Amino acid sequence: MTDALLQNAATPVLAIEGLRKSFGALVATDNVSLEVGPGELHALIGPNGAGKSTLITQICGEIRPNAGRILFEGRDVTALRAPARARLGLGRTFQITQLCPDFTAIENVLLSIEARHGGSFDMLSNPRRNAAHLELARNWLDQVGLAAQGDRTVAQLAHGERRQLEIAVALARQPKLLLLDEPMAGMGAEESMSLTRLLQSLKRRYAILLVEHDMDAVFALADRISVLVYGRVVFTGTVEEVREHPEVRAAYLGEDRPC
Ligand SMILES: Nc1ncnc2c1ncn2[C@@H]1O[C@H](COP(=O)(O)OP(=O)(O)OP(=O)(O)O)[C@@H](O)[C@H]1O
Repeated sequence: MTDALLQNAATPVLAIEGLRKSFGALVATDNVSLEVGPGELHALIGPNGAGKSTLITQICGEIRPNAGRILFEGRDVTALRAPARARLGLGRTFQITQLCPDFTAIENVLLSIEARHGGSFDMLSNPRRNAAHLELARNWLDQVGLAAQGDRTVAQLAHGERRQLEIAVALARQPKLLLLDEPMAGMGAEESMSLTRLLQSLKRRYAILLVEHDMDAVFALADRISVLVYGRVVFTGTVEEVREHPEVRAAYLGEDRPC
């Protein structure tokens, strides 16, 4: 292997170094460092208010850290705004859905494809391009298991289907890193299992940073888990290591909780 290839193989998709964000006296993320390697699913867990969303919003560029660096494929993106980071391949889904409720599922995916190509959402302007984009949009819906729901509006979709659609919308921008902020929130057991299967199918094809409270999903999916408590990463390790770690059990899982 050449030096360049070796270096590429070792470069994490995402590397956060010493990230700090405070809101007045409250330090929401405190000297946080973590990495997501190519094809890795890295889960971030922690109690309510630990700073998980604050970390995600710093990574995607919606808020600026007070200190620290964010490297994306080895490039320092700390000073870039959110749209520039999205163009580089940082894709995110939100805790609260950001879909256009009156648009159909396929129109939401088309919007995302058009945005990636820097175009406007004008179905009449270029029929050939639009036919190609329609085909792409169908493909993304198919990938997330929504092939049959393309013509339904977001408002007509079940909660779990909206989450699947959010992932299709993120994938349509062809991200290199997926930031998933509590995708299982508000789901029943059946929907969570179905989304877990979907994320399992995306694993390895994308680097994924998953913020999630559903520990069954986290334990089923994660290659590595970082545990955030009061803004600090108290431990990073494999599923087995996290299950066994006494401080993690005490701080997050609870000593009594069977893992
Ligand atoms: N814009 C803000 N202004 C002031 N305080 C904030 C702001 N955003 C977050 N915080 C505070 O920062 C801390 C971390 O919040 P954050 O939402 O990042 O935690 P979280 O781990 O994502 O929690 P949850 O699991 O409940 O979503 C909390 O104490 C929160 O109240």
